[in-house]
Amino acid sequence: MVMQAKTPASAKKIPFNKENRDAPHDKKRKIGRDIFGVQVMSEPRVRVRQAFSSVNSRQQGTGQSGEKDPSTTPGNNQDKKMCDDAGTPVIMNKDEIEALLNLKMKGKTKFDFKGKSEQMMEYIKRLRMCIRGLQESEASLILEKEHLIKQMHDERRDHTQTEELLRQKQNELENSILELKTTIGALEEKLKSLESQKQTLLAERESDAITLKKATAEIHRLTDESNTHLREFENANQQVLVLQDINKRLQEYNTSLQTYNSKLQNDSAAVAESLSKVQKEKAVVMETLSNVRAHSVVLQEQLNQAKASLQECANEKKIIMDADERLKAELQNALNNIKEKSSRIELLSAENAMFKETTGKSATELELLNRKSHNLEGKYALQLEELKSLRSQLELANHKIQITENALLHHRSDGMEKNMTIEELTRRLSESEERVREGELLRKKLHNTILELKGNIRVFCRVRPMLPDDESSPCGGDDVPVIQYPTSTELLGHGIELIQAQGQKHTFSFDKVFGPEAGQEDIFVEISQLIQSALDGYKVCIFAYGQTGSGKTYTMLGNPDDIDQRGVIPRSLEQIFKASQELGAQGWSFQMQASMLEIYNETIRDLLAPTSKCETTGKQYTVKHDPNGNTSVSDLTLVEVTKWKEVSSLLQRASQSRSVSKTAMNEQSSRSHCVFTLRISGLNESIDQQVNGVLNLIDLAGSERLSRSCVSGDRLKETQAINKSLASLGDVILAIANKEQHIPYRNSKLTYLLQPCLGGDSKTLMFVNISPDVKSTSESLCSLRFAAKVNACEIGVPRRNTLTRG
Ligand SMILES: Nc1ncnc2c1ncn2[C@@H]1O[C@H](COP(=O)(O)OP(=O)(O)OP(=O)(O)O)[C@@H](O)[C@H]1O
Repeated sequence: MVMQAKTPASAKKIPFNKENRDAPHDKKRKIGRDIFGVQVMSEPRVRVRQAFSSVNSRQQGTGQSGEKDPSTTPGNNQDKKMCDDAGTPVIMNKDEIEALLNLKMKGKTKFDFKGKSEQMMEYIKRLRMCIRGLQESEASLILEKEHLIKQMHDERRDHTQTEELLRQKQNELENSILELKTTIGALEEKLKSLESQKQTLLAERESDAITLKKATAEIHRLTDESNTHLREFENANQQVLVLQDINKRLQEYNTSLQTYNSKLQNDSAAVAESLSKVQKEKAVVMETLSNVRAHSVVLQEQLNQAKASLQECANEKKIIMDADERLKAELQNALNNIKEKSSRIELLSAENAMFKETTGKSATELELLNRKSHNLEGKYALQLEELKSLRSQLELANHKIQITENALLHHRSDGMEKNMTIEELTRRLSESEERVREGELLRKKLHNTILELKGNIRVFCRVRPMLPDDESSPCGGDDVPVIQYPTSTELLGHGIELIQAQGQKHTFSFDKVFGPEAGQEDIFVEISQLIQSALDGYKVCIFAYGQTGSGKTYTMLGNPDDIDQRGVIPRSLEQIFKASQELGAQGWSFQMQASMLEIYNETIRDLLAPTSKCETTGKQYTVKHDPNGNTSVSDLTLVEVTKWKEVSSLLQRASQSRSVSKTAMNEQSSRSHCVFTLRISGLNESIDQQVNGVLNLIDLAGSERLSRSCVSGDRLKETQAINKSLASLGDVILAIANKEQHIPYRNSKLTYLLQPCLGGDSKTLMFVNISPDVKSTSESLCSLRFAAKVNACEIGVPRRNTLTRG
């Protein structure tokens, strides 16, 4: 450590000399002092100085006089002080420390050991103080250094944060400046356009002012001109007056000339008379002729003079006449001129008036333009105000944006957390939904199994939509529908209520009830499992029962060509073909045979026979049941099918052969029971297993009251046959439901054919089709009652027909 003993003044300044440059510690200490205050740094320095100065002064005192200087003795007050008189810290330099270290102890005498040892003790004390001071100084310096490092770190951190903040602020400011610039640019553009508008208006105003000026000048000119013309007119008038006066005088002169002329002519006559008198007297007075001749010559001369004078007068008269003429012409001209000028004046006056009007208009326009310009100026000032307020709003908005952005940042982090929660919840929800779906499937399967175990015939009820000819409510209104669907939990989707005209309500419950809104797909979803089991080797029978026109054919067949309206038969076959192909991957190969028959008037007809009418072929088809519960119909056409297209053409062929006719209740009424059968035999050689399933899809003929069907003849016979077979079906169902010993299957072809389905080991499903038509209420009630009985029938547990070969 370098220490310098300086005067208080120089110690305070610490000049930047070489020594100082070489003393980084001192520099650091100075910084430390600036940061922590003088108290921290000054104390150890003072102590060092104290140690040094005390020893130094002792040395000086001893060295110089050899006597103890009272002012430098250890016990002296000044010596005890921690700083010098000025209180300024003294910095000890290397030389001073050297001097302190090189200090020699001198006694009063050579043998003044006591004195020397006292000095030594004092010296040691001072050295110790010096060392302690140095140690303390070092410790404080270390502390200071640590503080500084810590502070430097803090400062750096603060600096980085401040820098970051500044950068953000700068970015935000740049953005807001950009936005402001854009806004200002837009506003300046607006301002420019306003200014250009203003300029245009000002230019227009100027040009209008110029036009006005020109118009005013023109008015002035015209006014001057008109004044001149007026003056000219007045002059002309005066001239006319003068000319009239001249004319008058000339006329007077002319009259006097004429008087003179007549007087001269009178005189000439008198002269001629006197001449004759003279000539007469000539003779008399011949002698006096020479005298008279001379007198005569004089007279002749007088006459000549008179004649000349007369001629002159005549010439003068002519001149005057000419002048008169000329004056007259001039007068006329003047008059014309005056007329012309008056008309011109009138014209000018009119023009003037017009100009006045025009200029008046221009002035109005100018006034308007002025007002417009004032308005625009006002608007401009307003817009400037608006701009100002917009700017302040912008600032406010920026401030708000700032706040919002801060809030947004918070919200974003919040939002991210919430998103994560939402994602988690969505995932859980989809899992739950999946579980619900699986549960629903399982529930369906279990339900089917329970039903299978119970061995009941399952019944689905389907109510078709209203058709144009249907009536919706008993009283013809639409407030109380005939069919209602209970919404209680146990009956929802299973119950149906039929309201009779008297208001009597009949409630039924089935395995499923489909309302008019249910489409073909909704129906099929519910039976697809059942169809599937035909491939597993079960006998499956689905038949549709209901009054005519209630939708049996629509349910069973629908419109095979329309993807949405395809019924149970097309959909089932498609599913079977598809599933059989899929099972092919597991080693299964299937053979399928389709057959279609109808029972018409208690006669079986092969709908796929090359010639469909049995009457023409004369074939008698008989139904046979083997001990295994398999049914066959003799001579029935069996067609191998492998795909839906083949079945589709078979269905078309069959539909052409089917007994269909128009009744009062249905345009296309099926007059027979139609049975489509698909025999399925599957073989899996890899597991040596064989399955034989049967799928019977039956569209029964519609039950109908003879009174309502309004048929006769053959149609009546058909209806009776249909009703008889359906009654037999009812009897069979009743017997099964009552668990009677004898079941009358043989009472009709239909019941006999359906025997394995009704009383055997097949999976049987009946659709009871209902019409919502109020006119069909009683038929619907019958159908529903019948269906309820069917639902109660226990037909035994379905059995899978499988064989394990070998
Ligand atoms: N669910 C339904 N949706 C739309 N229309 C239907 C529905 N059910 C039946 N229909 C229509 O009602 C009319 C009668 O239906 P359908 O021919 O199927 O009755 P049916 O019970 O077979 O009559 P029948 O016993 O006389 O043959 C048809 O025009 C059919 O298109």
